Amino acid sequence: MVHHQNKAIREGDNPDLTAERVTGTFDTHSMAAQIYNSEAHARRRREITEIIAKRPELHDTKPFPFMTREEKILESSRKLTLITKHMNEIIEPNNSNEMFHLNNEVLGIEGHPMALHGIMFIPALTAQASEEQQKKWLTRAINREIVGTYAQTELGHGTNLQNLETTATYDVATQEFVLHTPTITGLKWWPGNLGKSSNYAVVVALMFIKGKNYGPHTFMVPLRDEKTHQPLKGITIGDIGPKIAYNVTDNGFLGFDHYRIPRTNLLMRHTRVEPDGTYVKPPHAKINYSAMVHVRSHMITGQAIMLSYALTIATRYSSVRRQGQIDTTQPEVKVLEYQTQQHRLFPYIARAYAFVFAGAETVKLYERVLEEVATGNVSLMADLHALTSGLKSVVSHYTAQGIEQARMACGGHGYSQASYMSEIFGVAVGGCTYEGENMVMLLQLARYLVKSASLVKTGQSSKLGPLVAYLGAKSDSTSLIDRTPTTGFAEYVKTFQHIARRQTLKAADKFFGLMEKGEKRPIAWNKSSVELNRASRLHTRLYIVEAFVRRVEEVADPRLKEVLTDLLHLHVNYELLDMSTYALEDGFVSSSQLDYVRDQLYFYLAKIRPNAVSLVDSWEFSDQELRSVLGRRDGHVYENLFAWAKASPLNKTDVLPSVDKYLKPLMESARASKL
Ligand SMILES: CCCCCCCCCCCCCCCCC/C=C/C(=O)SCCNC(=O)CCNC(=O)[C@H](O)C(C)(C)COP(=O)(O)OP(=O)(O)OC[C@H]1O[C@@H](n2cnc3c(N)ncnc32)[C@H](O)[C@@H]1OP(=O)(O)O
Ligand SMILES: Cc1cc2nc3c(=O)[nH]c(=O)nc-3n(C[C@H](O)[C@H](O)[C@H](O)COP(=O)(O)OP(=O)(O)OC[C@H]3O[C@@H](n4cnc5c(N)ncnc54)[C@H](O)[C@@H]3O)c2cc1C
Repeated sequence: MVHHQNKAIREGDNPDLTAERVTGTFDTHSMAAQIYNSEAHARRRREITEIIAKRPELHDTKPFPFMTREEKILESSRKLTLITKHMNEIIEPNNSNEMFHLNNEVLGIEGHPMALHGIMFIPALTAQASEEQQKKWLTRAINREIVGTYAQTELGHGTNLQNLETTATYDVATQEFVLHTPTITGLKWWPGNLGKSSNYAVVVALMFIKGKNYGPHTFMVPLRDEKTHQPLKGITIGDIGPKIAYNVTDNGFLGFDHYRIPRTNLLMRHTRVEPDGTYVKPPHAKINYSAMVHVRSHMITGQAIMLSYALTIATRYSSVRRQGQIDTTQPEVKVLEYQTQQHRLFPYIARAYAFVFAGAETVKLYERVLEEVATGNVSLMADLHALTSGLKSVVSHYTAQGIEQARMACGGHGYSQASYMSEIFGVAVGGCTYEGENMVMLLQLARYLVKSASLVKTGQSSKLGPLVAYLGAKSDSTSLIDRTPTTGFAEYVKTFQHIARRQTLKAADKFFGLMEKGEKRPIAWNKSSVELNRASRLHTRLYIVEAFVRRVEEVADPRLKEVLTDLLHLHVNYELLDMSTYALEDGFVSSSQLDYVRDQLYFYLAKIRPNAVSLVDSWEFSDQELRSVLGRRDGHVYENLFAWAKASPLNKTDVLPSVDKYLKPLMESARASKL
């Protein structure tokens, strides 16, 4: 038995796909260790996949696209119950990375009845509930004695939290908060698993004490009877209906009618209300936004995974799909041979790697800030908020674009739900909206950048934090890309820094200039906001490049280093071309330098070509996790597409009731009228 670098090779696979794997120059298990940030985790992922493969009760009973929403929810609940019961036989207790993988394999990406329980409810209680409150609720939540969600967004307001309409008014006499929804637009709207599954929620409401509005605060609120699951008196609750995707998650609505909860249900780790109504303010005004920051920090990795699902499907399929000739004397080629196909897919493969490396850094910073905040040190909260606001926006935007490119790269079959592309796209694109609409979050980062620009303009660059220190540096007069014998990544980084710095300072100038001309601050802000958001995007893309460079520098294995270096070359050249307007407009990069960049791009497309399949295989998604006929590991696409179509519910009978009822009579009457 030959040992190949690509560990996905099996006997009996489609030879076109095997041929791709044989050309791989690096060990895909070692690359998986880079992607999943440790050899141990990559190995555990494989072990978990194997365990699941041997347990048919954890497999889908039929393809998701053939199920109704109700069937999917039932099936998901069945499997959720099983994995909850047998969790300790499959994953390490309380290991959230392993849990995430288990969920993706068994439950899939369309959601499940406890999705928000793990991703927001428990994190909100962990970060915001006092020790005493945690003893009361957190243990029960972890044991799944209760199921919870995070209910913040309303029908009328999602972005502007200060204008939420749900109120929590403190009643000193009874030491209770009275939750109330005054209007239809004040109904909570969107919270995942609120509609039908959760019996508790962390609810965000404007807190009023003795007539004073203290702004949004978080409360632990029972919603349903723990025994009967019936809504409690004073609660109106239900599902908001089908969405573009994520339909196994019951996003819900919720209204309160003068609904009373004890004072001690205000989450009181950082904020307190004493029995007499005295308010004790937190060490940072936005400390109770932590559940959002938790998701924003983790979703970078989540988005990279979605993008890689789509790229795995498209790259494997492009290796077995033959269409047309390049040399007319030769047989039809794999569509992956076309430069246009490579240009469609490979830069996104590079972006997916860049995103997962940036995501790992973000989670590290998040964990550090979480620890520090627990001890009362809130100094890094602003940096983390700025970083995650930019990353969540940029990464989700390019992820959606990349998935759509991958879908189109699969031609007609990409449009079939057999590819699973539409669900992957629908789930991923939700990330552009949830946890803060992308434009809004870019503007949050812009606030941070404008403050930093102001430090630069007032000669205080030494006060800049490490993420923005480059704003205080001076650019060379022109980029040295292709002008020095060893054009390394440093020249590219300097060029991206120049572009981000120039745009940031320019946008800040516009904003300050408008104010100097007499515009009020919010008006000046609005009139500068497109330019400000451009700065936020460029700053974030610079960060992503730097995270990629940092990772490649750390890699010791020469084979991995070589292919990751190729990917990084592709990434920096593609990114620079994509933002070339900014580079050209002040002459920092010339058009002849851009020709060099373009040549480099084409060179690296060709260099990556033999490793393309290995680069997507390295994500080690099982067929169960991918749920795509086109993306199958074995490459046997056509026979399985035919089997999939035959299994379609419409093919259960040769003649549908609709034909009997309508089409047959219609044709019969048409024939009769001709007689
Ligand atoms: C390999 C292993 C894999 C591991 C695991 C991978 C996991 C993958 C996870 C996948 C995840 C999938 C999850 C799917 C579930 C989706 C669930 C969705 C849930 C939701 O959507 S919940 C609702 C979210 N809602 C929002 O995000 C609302 C957006 N709006 C806001 O956040 C705020 O309104 C605001 C930030 C825009 C403005 O707030 P506010 O009005 O209070 O602000 P002010 O104008 O008063 O003040 C602005 C200043 O405040 C600072 N600020 C704001 N937020 C923060 C913060 N969080 N931290 C620190 N500072 C903050 C600003 O910076 C401003 O400061 P300045 O100094 O004044 O400039
Ligand atoms: C799949 C999914 C899951 C969700 N899960 C949850 C959940 O579990 N819990 C929960 O509480 N919520 C949840 N949400 C709600 C989500 O957080 C909000 O929809 C999101 O924060 C955007 O708010 P919005 O809908 O009010 O958009 P809006 O703010 O109304 O946005 C509409 C447009 O206005 C623009 N805009 C708004 N304000 C500004 C501004 N200040 N400056 C410039 N432009 C602006 C936006 O950029 C956008 O183009 C979920 C949403 C989705 C799609």
